Amino acid sequence: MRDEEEEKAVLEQVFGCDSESESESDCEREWEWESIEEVKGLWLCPNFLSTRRQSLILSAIEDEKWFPNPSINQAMRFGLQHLPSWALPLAHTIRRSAQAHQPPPLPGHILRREPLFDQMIANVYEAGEGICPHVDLLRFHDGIAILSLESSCVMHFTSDASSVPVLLTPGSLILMSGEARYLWKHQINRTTPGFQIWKGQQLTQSKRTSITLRKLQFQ
Ligand SMILES: O=C(O)CCC(=O)C(=O)O
Ligand SMILES: [Fe+2]
Repeated sequence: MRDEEEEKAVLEQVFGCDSESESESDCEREWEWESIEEVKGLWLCPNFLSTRRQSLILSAIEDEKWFPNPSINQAMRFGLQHLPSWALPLAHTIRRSAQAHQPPPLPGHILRREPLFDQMIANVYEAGEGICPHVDLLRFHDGIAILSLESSCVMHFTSDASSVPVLLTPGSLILMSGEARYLWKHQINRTTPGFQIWKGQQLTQSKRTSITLRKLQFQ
């Protein structure tokens, strides 16, 4: 089978996406990639996953009981063989979507690497919870993807005196490489007033789940 056919077969198997209605199809989706101009190397795709595929991932996480009680809010998987079944089709979709866009939202050498990702973190945030400003550890390669599920939030990218807000809606994906990955910090502040405002409107906070995909340096 050609790569593309093989990928479609995998997607159909995992997500049953052959019989989707046209507008919601994940197999042939019109992805809208936006470059965040102020932060070089940062791209946002607000309509990356259909609501159906978002639900499938959330149900799979629930079925596998990754978060059995409120004190557990993070699940990590290292190595291709330990990733959940939906992570590979998700990574394939990221690659295909990025390759289909000009200019590509990740540099060519990253988009061509195998595997694209072999490490995953799922984070669950209740209302008011976020993540402190940080640069992801250097043990991970360049080229990081974050998928947002459930509640929307504003993520801020900060560097010296600059702070750039990015709205992460459910089903959106961001890709970070180069300066965005190494020079800018990213954070989600859902406690300090003023941080969760988008276009003058205060965002309603509820539970949010995110999936971060990265590639280990030494594997
Ligand atoms: O939850 C998010 O959107 C961000 C997660 C993150 O920055 C990380 O896992 O390093
Ligand atoms: Fe991070």
